[in-house]
Amino acid sequence: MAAPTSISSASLTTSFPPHSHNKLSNPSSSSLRLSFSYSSLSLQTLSLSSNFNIPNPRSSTILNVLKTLHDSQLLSQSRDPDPLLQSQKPTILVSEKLGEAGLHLLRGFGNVECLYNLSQEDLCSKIAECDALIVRSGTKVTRQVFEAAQGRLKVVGRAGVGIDNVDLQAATEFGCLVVNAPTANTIAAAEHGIALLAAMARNVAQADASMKAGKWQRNKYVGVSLVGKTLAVMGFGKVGSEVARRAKGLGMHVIAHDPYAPADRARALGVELVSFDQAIATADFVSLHMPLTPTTNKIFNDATFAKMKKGVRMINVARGGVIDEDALVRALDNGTVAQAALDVFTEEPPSKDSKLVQHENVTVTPHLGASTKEAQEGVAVEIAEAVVGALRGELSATAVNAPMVPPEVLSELAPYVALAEKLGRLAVQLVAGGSGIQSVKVVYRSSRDPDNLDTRLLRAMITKGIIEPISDAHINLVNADFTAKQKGLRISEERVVVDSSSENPIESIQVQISNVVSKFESALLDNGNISIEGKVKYGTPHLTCVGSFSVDVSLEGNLILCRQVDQPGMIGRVGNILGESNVNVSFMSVGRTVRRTKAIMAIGVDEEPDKDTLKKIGEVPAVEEFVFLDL
Ligand SMILES: NC(=O)c1ccc[n+]([C@@H]2O[C@H](COP(=O)([O-])OP(=O)(O)OC[C@H]3O[C@@H](n4cnc5c(N)ncnc54)[C@H](O)[C@@H]3O)[C@@H](O)[C@H]2O)c1
Ligand SMILES: O=C(O)[C@H](O)COP(=O)(O)O
Repeated sequence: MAAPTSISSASLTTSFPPHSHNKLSNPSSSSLRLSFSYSSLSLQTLSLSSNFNIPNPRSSTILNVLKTLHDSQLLSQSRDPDPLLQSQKPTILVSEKLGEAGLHLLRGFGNVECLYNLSQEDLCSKIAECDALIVRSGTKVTRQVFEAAQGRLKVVGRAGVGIDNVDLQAATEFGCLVVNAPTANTIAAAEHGIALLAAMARNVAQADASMKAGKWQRNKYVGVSLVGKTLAVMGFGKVGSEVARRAKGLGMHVIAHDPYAPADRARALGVELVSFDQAIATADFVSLHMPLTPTTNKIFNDATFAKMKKGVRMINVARGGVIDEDALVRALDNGTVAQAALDVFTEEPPSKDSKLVQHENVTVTPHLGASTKEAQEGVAVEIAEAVVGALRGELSATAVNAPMVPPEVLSELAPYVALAEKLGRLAVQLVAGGSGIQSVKVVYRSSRDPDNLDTRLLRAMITKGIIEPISDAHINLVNADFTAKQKGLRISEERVVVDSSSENPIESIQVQISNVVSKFESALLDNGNISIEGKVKYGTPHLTCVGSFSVDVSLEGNLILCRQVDQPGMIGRVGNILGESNVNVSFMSVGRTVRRTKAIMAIGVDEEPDKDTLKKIGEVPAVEEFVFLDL
């Protein structure tokens, strides 16, 4: 065994990175376009989209990846899928208007039902028949919706950016993937922000209404100029940056506040990143472009307005909830805020007698930021591709509640995904009933630098292997960490860097369970932990170590582990007992620590031996302990 040269560890207490970090800046290069037939769930085709140029020599690897992902049900929820369901096309419910190009794409894959303006009650009663749900900002996808889905709903697609109308925590708990379409409406939203900015500054809406009422009020509607004024962009993400770029073109001085934006991106656009207070204290115009989160909820309130420059003008094309609307009415009434232009509201639609909407210094539009023909077609295609991909079992580049695993990592780790799950399943079966599992350590031996080995996928599969045999939970990549945490299971990871010229990403994976009693004493290490170790050999998972005993058996079918006195004839005796019961032995391996003392026999069997057969094995005089394991 090579000495460890470096060790790092991660524990389950670290949650998935924030979704903004999961996304690649160029989504078109980040999703693996792989397909297998939904109807039979059997591997059928490898479709390469023009955007995703995967070279042919990798095809067989990719097919293996797919098969592994499919076998492992990495993103599906059912452990034992109903064959009847499988023979049907997936049902995709579209609950708000979606561009025709997206609908066309969806219809080519599943049964698409467009049911608009459903009440919560109607949505809840429909959802159990659906595999996917596509929404815009008008549908509230609450915990009740996930509960009502009874495990069938696999993916929620948000045809747009903001996911504040989807209960992400509930989605994750129910193992439902949430994907969004983060890029296709950016320009539309930025253009609408600029349109509102200019319209507000020149009283376009008010003057239009006045003329239509038969008036000609040139003095009343004198506006303010934009050139030379300071615009504070609050939230310097996709939309915010595009608004900044356009405002620069109008001759404005642009500053921005965003706690997570890199300064060099701002510098490249000639924008200075400043603190929240600095931004609001110096700006003539404040444009909001941050998401609605618990932190940004009503971030613009009485206290904030009090810090603003008197006569400031505000634009909101982000989310209504970031403004305390009553406070804004007060600020408009007392002149702190001279004007506001709003596309979004806390409640949509707002009440007809809303003081804010009716205020003469307020310009409003009914959440039109993303509503251009171009953006709607783009969003529809973006979300349809993401949803179809998710239903096919692909890992999406726009997943909001699951780790994004780049295709090359996925392809490389595919054989280890199967190994990881099997090791988890084996390890948990070695625990004596009644001993609660709380602490699992996974040791990856690899020649890779620890920073160059993404193990999230493997950890999820080990978690699946450990939890599923002892509970009714269905684990997938989305809910693995959550479910483990909920069950009080702490999984720590250790990476041991070994010297090796091998190109394999991982030499071996060891799973240790501590503070439990083992059904099979020989699986214990000196430190008292149950330990099993495996490797990928010739593309298939192998068990290579049980406790301190080396073995080498392919992990397929079922397994009998048997410790006996190391003496001649043992293989024959146990083999005979199995043969007499018509149980076929697929492979066998013997490992021992010291010659002629104790040995471990690992026997792969195609059929599960009945109780009598197992009893007979236990009665062989030299057999000291044995266990049957279901892989
Ligand atoms: N009106 C519309 O139709 C419309 C259309 C598109 C987007 N939107 C909304 O616009 C907003 C921005 O969309 P995007 O695509 O640019 O998203 P984005 O994720 O690219 O950008 C959001 C930015 O806000 C920043 N942020 C987070 N918390 C912040 C805080 N407390 N203070 C300042 N900045 C903060 C993030 O770091 C990020 O850079 C979202 O709320 C989205 O829902 C509305
Ligand atoms: O977050 C978004 O993408 C926008 O608010 C657009 O919402 P919509 O899809 O309801 O127009």
